[in-house]
This record gives sequence, C-alpha cells and structure tokens, in this order.
Amino acid sequence: MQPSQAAVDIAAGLLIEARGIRKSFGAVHALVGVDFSLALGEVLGLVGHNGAGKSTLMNVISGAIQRTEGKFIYSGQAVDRWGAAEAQAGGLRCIFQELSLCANLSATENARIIHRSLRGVGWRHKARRLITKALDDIFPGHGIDVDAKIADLSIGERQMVEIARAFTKTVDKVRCVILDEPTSALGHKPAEQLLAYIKTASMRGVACILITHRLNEILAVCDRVVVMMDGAIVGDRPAAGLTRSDLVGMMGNIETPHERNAVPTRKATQAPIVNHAGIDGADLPINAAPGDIIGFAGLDGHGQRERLRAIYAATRKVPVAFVAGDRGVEGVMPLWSIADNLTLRSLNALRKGGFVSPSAARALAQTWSQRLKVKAPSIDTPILSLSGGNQQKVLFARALASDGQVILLDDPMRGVDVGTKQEVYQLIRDEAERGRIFIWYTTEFEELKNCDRLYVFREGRAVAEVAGNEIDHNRILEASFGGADG
Ligand SMILES: Nc1ncnc2c1ncn2[C@@H]1O[C@H](COP(=O)(O)OP(=O)(O)OP(=O)(O)O)[C@@H](O)[C@H]1O
Repeated sequence: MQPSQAAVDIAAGLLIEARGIRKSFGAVHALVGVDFSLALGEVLGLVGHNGAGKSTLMNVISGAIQRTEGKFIYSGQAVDRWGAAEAQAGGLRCIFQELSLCANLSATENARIIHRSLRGVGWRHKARRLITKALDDIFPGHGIDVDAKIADLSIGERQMVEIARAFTKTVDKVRCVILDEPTSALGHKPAEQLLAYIKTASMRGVACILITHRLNEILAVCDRVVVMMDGAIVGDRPAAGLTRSDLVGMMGNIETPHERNAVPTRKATQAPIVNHAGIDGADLPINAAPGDIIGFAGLDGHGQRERLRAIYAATRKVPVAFVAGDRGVEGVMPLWSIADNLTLRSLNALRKGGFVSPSAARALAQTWSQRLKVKAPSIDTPILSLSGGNQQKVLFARALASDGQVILLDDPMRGVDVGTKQEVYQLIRDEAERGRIFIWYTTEFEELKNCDRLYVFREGRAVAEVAGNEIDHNRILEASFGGADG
C-alpha cells in the first residue's frame, strides 16, 4: 500500500508544537501545563470528559484566547503574539461548538468575512461560488440556499455552512482545521460525508483536529488520539488498532453495556397520557403511557422536532418540560448563573407565600447540578463560563428538576461526554420507573437502544412504529428510506 500524503508529511515535520501551555480563568485552571503537537496532514482526535480543557486548548491554538504561560511554535516559528488574525493568515481555521456565523448575513456574505481578498466588483459572485463549491464538495446534495440568511437555516444547515466555510481557500491556504463537535448538530448522512471529506483533506496535506464525544468517529478517521483530563494530557496513542472500549478506558471510564429490559408489564395496564394524532392518516398517532421511553428516529429534519413541539403545545392535562437541542437559541439564558438557569422551569413550585424561596431554589439547583455532575466552581457560576457539554447538562437538569411528567428531549445529549451519558441514560430509566414519560428525539442510533418503542419519521410523518426487541439499525434505515412497511 502506498503511504498517504499525511504519512509522508508526518514524517517530514510538525505544523504545531505547544509546550507547557497554561490557561487560567481567575481561580479556574483550565490548562495546567499541556504539551501538544500536530504534524502536517495529520488527523488528530481529541477526547476527554466535559470540562477537561479541550476547547480551551483549541482556543489557545487558534488564537481566540491568549495563553497564560507556555511556548507556541507554528510552522517552525516560535510565536509570542498569536491572535485570530495571525492564525487565519497561517491557514489555521476553527469550527467552534457555538457557531461563529453572523446570523443576519447569508452564507455567501459570511464566506466573504474571512476572505478579505474577495473585494471589488463581483465579490458576491466569487464568494457565492466559493461557498457553494465547498458545500458541494463536503456535503453533496445539501440543498442549502447560500443567499438565505443564516438565521433562516436549520441548526444542521448552519453547521454545514460553518464547516464548509472553514475549508474554503482563496489566497489564504488552509493548513489546519480544528473541528469542535462538528457533527453534534448534523444528521447521519452529512456526518458521514464530513468524515469522508476529512480523510480526503488530510491526503491533500490539511491537518485536522477533531474533538468529539462520538468515539466511533474518532476511530473512523483519526491517525492519533490524545486524551485530556482536568486540564492535562493523560493519553497519546496512534489510533490504529484501538477499540471503542480502549478509548473509554483511556478516558478513565468503564463502559457498561445496557441490556434492554423487557418492556415492563405494568405499562400495559396504564392508560396513555400522551395521545397525539398525526396530521393525516399516513402519520401515526403517538401514544405514551407513564413509564414509557419513546424514541423518535429517522433521518434528521424529517419532522421529529416539529412533532415534539406539537406534542408540547397539545399536552394540557399534565406538566410538560422540554430540553432543547439548539441551546444557544432556545435553551440557555446566557447572562444568568447555573442556579438561575436550572430553576427557571420550577419557579411556580418554588413559591412560598407569593415569593420564590431563595433557599429552596438553591437547594434544588444544588441537588440537580450534583446529580448531573455539572463541572463548575459553584452553582453561582455564570453559565457561559461552562464547557459546552456542561451547559447541556444544566438544560437537562432544568427539565428533570421540574414537575414535568412528560419530558420532551430534542437531541439533548449533544456534546455530553461518554461517561456522563451513561449516567444520564440510567437517570432517564430511573425517572421512567417512577412514572415519568420521555419522548426522545436523537440523531445517535446507540441512544435509541434505551427506548422501549420508536417512531420512525419520514417526510414530516411518523411512518413506522418499532417496539422493544425489534429495534435495530436495519429496521430503522428501512423505514427511514421507505422500504418494507415504511
Ligand atoms: N471563559 C471562561 N471563564 C471561566 N471558566 C472557563 C471559561 N472557559 C472555560 N472555562 C472552564 O475551563 C474548564 C475547561 O473548559 P473547556 O470548555 O475547555 O472544556 P471541554 O473539554 O471543551 O468540555 P466539553 O466537552 O464540555 O466541551 C471548565 O471548567 C470551564 O468551566
């Protein structure tokens, strides 16, 4: 077999070398002396639990924040001042978890922002061509209108534009792309397309750093895996030959496979509380009784989110809570603390004599932030200073701490680490045992295995119902694409 361009370049030299990097935010020591390197054309997977310091390290490397201490060498040159402009000029691009596109501009205009060379008469035409080509190369068949405002695109489409923009090149070359949870808002197909593209980009000599909690993605594309824990690098190994459980072990977790219980008989005796009719005869009614964990499956964007919202609006008899997937737009109150964000849905229940009881609110916030292991100095910490996965945990805690008997989940585990995910799955099962109903849309097939029953969506309708032991990948794919009874 011919060695790839990446393998040749890896032998030839390093693009990034960082030594003894430290970064503190006041009393929080996010990086405590990190040595990190990246070769030309290398695909490096960066993993670790929520709050381990992955994004902070990438922010230092991309020049978004300044290191407190340490040495940074880029392309053989030691650099003192390293900001976003220097990184861009050096061909280093970054796709952050919280997307950086201007919402009131189109994809075309957003492409222009990072390419100053696109100026003068005809810049719009050139920018449109540039971003369209990148989208077509990475996500063939994407269907995105590059002249529509970003605000009018779905979260998945926004993520695709952000990714495509990072790979566009004009006079500025692309040498390294940092992708922080790039697939967390993408459906299955675009996620696969991106992984394939990362491989081809690396063959052309573009290095990529992939941060993801989806470990199969790391195993699929990476040359090397680096593990972070508590602000330090604790593992660094070639990816070849590693298994998923090796990775989980390197992160200090042990994976316990979940054996699905047979659907408890008590459910047969309980009347459904959710009884939601479809839009027509081809759209199945959604039924859920106390204790049910119902999954919504199918290709992303086929009506699952709309149905969750419709169920939310129609559920009147019992309290209902919603965990949003697009936390930036729908979930997080950015200027508030963890405690205020967490108790927001419980203010009525916390009222004593007409006023919200501060001590009861704090006790509730403390309990649930501990149960979900939110990593922060205290519950008074501003939510925006938390890592992405920890922000998502707070949103989850908000719903579970509430009186919601029906909990609607819109892909809630985006960016949550593998250890916490297992604990949250257990929490969901425990809460279901206590009689809560979960209706759970997820883009991760593995998560669907936690459900008692699934509805598969296609073209805006729930077209198939799959119960218990029939839940398998092929069955879902068949229904998603219209085979068999789908
Ligand atoms: N601007 C900030 N102010 C205060 N603390 C911060 C800030 N940014 C990050 N931190 C803290 O630094 C630590 C590392 O966070 P970081 O975002 O790097 O983690 P991460 O490994 O990327 O986690 P995740 O997988 O959840 O995205 C966390 O404790 C976080 O709360």
